[in-house]
Amino acid sequence: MPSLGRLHLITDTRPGRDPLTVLRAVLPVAHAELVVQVRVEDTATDREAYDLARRVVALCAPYGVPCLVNDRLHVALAAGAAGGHVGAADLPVEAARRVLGPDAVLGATAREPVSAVAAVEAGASYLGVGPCHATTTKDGLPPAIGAAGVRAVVEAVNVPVIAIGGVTAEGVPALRVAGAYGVAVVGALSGAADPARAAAELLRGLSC
Ligand SMILES: Cc1ncc(COP(=O)(O)OP(=O)(O)O)c(N)n1
Ligand SMILES: Cc1ncsc1CCOP(=O)(O)O
Ligand SMILES: [Mg+2]
Repeated sequence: MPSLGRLHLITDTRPGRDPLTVLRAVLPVAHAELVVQVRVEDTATDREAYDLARRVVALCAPYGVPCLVNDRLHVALAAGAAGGHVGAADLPVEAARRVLGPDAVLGATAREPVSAVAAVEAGASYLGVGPCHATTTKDGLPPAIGAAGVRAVVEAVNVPVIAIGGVTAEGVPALRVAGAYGVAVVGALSGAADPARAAAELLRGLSC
């Protein structure tokens, strides 16, 4: 697998958000370290997910930025994405790996060392670990694990750990100190008045 980018932009398709405008602003600034994950609301149709994924793949291609698709691996394959991301309610990691094939990027969610090790043994190429901090972006999440929780997972596995959940530019250095390889964000880019500037600030923290 080629080296993974450290800044994962997760699309925000909630009402009033404009994921493609955010992506267009971030790509020129962050392309060397960027991964884009297409994540749609559970209520979105597969057609809507596919249409968004196709547009994201097309925008990312000139920059060589990989596009992953959350949950819906058939959409990832159909849209020509580089891979996908699965969590506890999605296909098991081992099944996801069979669907995507050996060369795809496959992320798995973990919040503690035991499930993290199991996900890597099942074929995950990176782990999304969190929620690190409180977030309003997703309902029903378990308590935040903080930088210490991220560190516990980092020490248990040998794949990149991507910290997620309430990540801000100010919070990135502590996550890097804890051993996080990178971060995944929704609100820090989607909710920013100037997404390009917000991306540059996140990247500054990631370069430490
Ligand atoms: C990088 C990254 N980490 C974690 C998640 C969360 O995935 P999951 O637990 O399956 O929850 P949903 O995103 O599907 O609601 C992620 N998407 N990306
Ligand atoms: C999908 C998901 N899984 C754990 S936290 C989260 C949402 C992250 O969004 P934000 O970066 O806005 O806190
Ligand atoms: Mg999921």
